Amino acid sequence: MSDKKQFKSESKRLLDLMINSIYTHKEIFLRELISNASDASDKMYYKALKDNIQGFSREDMDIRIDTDKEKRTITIEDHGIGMNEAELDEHLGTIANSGSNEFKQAIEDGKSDVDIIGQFGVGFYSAFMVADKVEVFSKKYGDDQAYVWVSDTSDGYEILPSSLDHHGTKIVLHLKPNTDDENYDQYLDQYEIERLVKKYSDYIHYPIKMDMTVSKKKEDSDEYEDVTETKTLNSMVPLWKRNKKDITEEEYNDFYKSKFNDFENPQRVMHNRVEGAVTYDSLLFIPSKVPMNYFSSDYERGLQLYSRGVFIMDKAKDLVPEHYRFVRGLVDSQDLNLNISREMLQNDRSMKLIADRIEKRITKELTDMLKNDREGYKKFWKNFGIQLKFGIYNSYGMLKDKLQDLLMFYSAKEKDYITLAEYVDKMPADQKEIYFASGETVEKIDLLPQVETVKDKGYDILYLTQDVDEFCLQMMRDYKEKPFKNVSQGDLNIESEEEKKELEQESTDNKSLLETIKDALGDKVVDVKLTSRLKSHPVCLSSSEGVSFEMEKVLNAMPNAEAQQVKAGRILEINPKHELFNALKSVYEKNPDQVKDYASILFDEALLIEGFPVEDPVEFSNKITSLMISASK
Ligand SMILES: Nc1ncnc2c1ncn2[C@@H]1O[C@H](COP(=O)(O)OP(=O)(O)OP(=O)(O)O)[C@@H](O)[C@H]1O
Repeated sequence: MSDKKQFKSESKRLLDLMINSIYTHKEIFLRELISNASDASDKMYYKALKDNIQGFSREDMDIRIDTDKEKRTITIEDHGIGMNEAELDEHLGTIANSGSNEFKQAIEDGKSDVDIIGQFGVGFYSAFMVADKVEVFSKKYGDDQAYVWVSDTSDGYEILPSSLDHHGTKIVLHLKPNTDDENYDQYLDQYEIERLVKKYSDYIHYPIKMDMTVSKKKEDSDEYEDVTETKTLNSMVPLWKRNKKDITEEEYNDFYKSKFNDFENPQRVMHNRVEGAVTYDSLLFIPSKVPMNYFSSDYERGLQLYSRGVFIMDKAKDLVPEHYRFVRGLVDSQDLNLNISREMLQNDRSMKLIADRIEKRITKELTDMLKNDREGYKKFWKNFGIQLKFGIYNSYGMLKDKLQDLLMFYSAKEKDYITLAEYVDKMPADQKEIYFASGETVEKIDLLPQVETVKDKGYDILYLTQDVDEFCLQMMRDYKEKPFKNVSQGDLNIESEEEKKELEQESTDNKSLLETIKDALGDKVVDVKLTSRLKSHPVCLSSSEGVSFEMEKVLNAMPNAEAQQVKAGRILEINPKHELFNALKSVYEKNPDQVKDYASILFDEALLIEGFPVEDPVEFSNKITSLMISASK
């Protein structure tokens, strides 16, 4: 007898969770086990086709379910690829499914089982929600020896030599005793099993068979008798091969949730049959929330690929472009060769055609949503909009034409998200540029001194709050020939000729004051000047052309940025219409040296407003303190 082996620690925790589960949808265990049986059958069928092994048909590769009321067991048996001793150990002793860090993290964080089961799907281990002992008999295709994996607690499992008269796997679940809250016996009822198969596994393309006892009228008599018939419980038509008209929303939702381990219904479903230069069925989904691991390296983009209903591969990444990486789904095409490898996919002509159509299909869906379901689109945008912006940035603007009309930004005027087309449509005749301002949050941007004058002119401003935003706009340069303009950068050119002249005059009159301030600040600034950018605020910082303040912050926060810090050129701008300017002038007249302290305080103030730290907070507060003291004298 072999020694008892221990589960890996995360697996043990997951198992404990399953064993003590209060999850209300325990019935999903059957779906999970059937799905594994179907995957194993796919692998076998694919191998047979690829290696030209005769004698395999899907009809013969049935998945059988048996229940035994006396022993209180449910058996699920497949004719799939099977597992050898090492595979039983490896696959069932560790969390194979969704072995992502988030998954482990969720367990570590003590998330409730509802969260974990719902969000990740728990695969094989879900058997332990209904069973207190599980036996997995398996014989790998091509091997002579079968093995059984047995576990009855989360303590560990054993693997022993055993026998099975065919390749594949037979799983025997020994149901838990019934409790006041849970009647496990329900799963021994043939009609309940039939219902569950129809509900969750109808599209599985292998026959799921069960012996059912039915009452039949005896021949030549009015009496009835119980007879046992083997019944195929599922229709076997993959959902994506069925006519759209006959599929209910619930069916799509259930399919999506079980296939892609999601907890929520998809936001959008795209189901299409395409015929012509290339023929395929596609079933695509836009999730209604961001997957837990979406921003981690575990997340792989791609669609499942089938050829005539035969599963070829998961996550075929060439089928969806990176900017639509959030789309999940599958493609089934008769034009693809079963032997196609990942490397070949890239250059396959049919694949390219399919990928091209799929991209167009997704663009169409998003465009429709934007037009006809604004709230829905806003929700989508919150979840995945960043991807589209990255698409433009990463392609150096090459995707601009494709994606620009799907972009949304927060509008200062509308106090809501708007498209660029909507912005441009509402631009007053004299407005030449599309204004934007960047910051951490909409609220913080709204407080920036630089936005006041632009808003006062009646111009709208787009508030950019995501790191990628400015980089995306920089790549785009303009929209419909209207250039993007950062309100904190360069000259705004929104003043009238008269105002311009006035400003020039003021600047000339106060040349030496401005120079003194500039000298006092040294290399902290590239310039000090009077501005018409400000209204009620005394000072602000603007950046010279090139890198903006937000870009500086983003670039310097990147990994390994320390070695090469980026710095936007700082220009201290002073509002000549503000009381403070008069104060500066009179201090300068009385004591030019004191202006240096004023300069340093003003510069630090401007830094704080921009969201930068002041270089020497102690000096800053000392200077304010002495100023307050001298003001009281
Ligand atoms: N009936 C089976 N035949 C052959 N191998 C199986 C069978 N059931 C499970 N396995 C193996 O055990 C592994 C773990 O199964 P589990 O259901 O926990 O996760 P998964 O199926 O890989 O992931 P997911 O549930 O996310 O699809 C599978 O990947 C597969 O290799």
